[in-house]
Amino acid sequence: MMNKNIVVIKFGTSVLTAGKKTLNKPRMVELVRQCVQLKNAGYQLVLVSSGAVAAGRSQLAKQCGSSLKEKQMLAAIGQGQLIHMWQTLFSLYDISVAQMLLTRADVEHRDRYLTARDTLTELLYHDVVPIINENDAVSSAEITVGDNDNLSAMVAILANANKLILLTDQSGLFTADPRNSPDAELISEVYKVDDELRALAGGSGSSLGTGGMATKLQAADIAQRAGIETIIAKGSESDVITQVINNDAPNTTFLRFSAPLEGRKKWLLSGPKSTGTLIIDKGACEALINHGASLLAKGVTSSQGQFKRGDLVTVKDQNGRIIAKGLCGFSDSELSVIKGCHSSQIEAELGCKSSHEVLHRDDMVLLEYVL
Ligand SMILES: Nc1ncnc2c1ncn2[C@@H]1O[C@H](COP(=O)(O)OP(=O)(O)O)[C@@H](O)[C@H]1O
Ligand SMILES: N[C@@H](CCC(=O)OP(=O)(O)O)C(=O)O
Repeated sequence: MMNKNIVVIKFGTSVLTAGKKTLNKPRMVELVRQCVQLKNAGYQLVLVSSGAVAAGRSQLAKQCGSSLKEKQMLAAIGQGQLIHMWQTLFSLYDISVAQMLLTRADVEHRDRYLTARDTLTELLYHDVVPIINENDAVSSAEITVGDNDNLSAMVAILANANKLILLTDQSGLFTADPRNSPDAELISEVYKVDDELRALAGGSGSSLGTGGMATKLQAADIAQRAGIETIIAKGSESDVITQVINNDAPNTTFLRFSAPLEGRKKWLLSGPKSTGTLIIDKGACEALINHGASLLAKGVTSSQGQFKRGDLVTVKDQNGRIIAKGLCGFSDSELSVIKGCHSSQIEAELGCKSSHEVLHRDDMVLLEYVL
């Protein structure tokens, strides 16, 4: 099911600018050389490239600030230059590239998700290197992913990748932000992203990056759950891409702890936004986690938020721990009537035919594996 050779590599602004305010061409030349090396070794590459805002800023004669509106304008100016640079450099090796600009809406709706997936697959089949960025210019608050770390996890899922490499200006996740704590130590392996780890990850240390280590951990968490290994490494390290593949360079590796998820469940993990929350009792938690059961109305104690039938909801236990996400068979108002009911009572309570499960196991992805 999963292609062993598909690797998604994300280049953060910090890597592409080498700490300056504009794209660093020698750095991009070097990264392309390494990508070609990996491609020649039989890997299929999908690149997620930040850098449009930085490129736009360096092209604009008049100084401008960092409001959302200004950043969107800068991205619209810089994206052309960014893809032109990649195209020029890859063409030196006779390699074609393709630009794909995505927003959350493109992964949220199942049909758009499948279209994006088909396009990616087709590009890889034709030996073209897809280069992806968020479509910042049209990305309003409702549809933005907001950072390219989370976007790259979504892309890794879309591309059915085996590995996600996040290249940045640090060798990985440290016990504290190395910019402020020079004695911080590199964490080389992570089995599972938890609150303790999240507490170590700060925001971006520069004015150009978005999200810092916090969003890289979110990305690693999503990818890990989809069965994809994630590696954070330093983009300026010599031959970093090959070194990471051979596990030679210093890095943080987020180990794959689950078997690859089936396609629809992967989409649930990466795509739709949750619009409500269901709180479930202990028995239902056990049934979901230990027996892979569907969620029945009997185990639901309450719900929060507004949602329609078919919307994505988050399932939590009585202590607020997230257990699962899934497409809900009932609206919030229907659930307020049937919560705690036996499945056989649902039709009588609602006065119409309906599904028996609140969340069917095929429409649900578990997020907590041990009780
Ligand atoms: N615990 C941590 N370990 C490593 N880096 C951290 C940590 N917490 C915060 N950071 C910051 O995250 C930055 C990298 O993220 P970011 O600036 O968004 O880069 P990029 O543009 O590559 O995405 C680092 O430069 C560092 O200052
Ligand atoms: N889409 C933006 C980058 C957003 C982003 O997440 O940046 P970064 O944290 O540097 O990977 C751009 O092209 O400038």
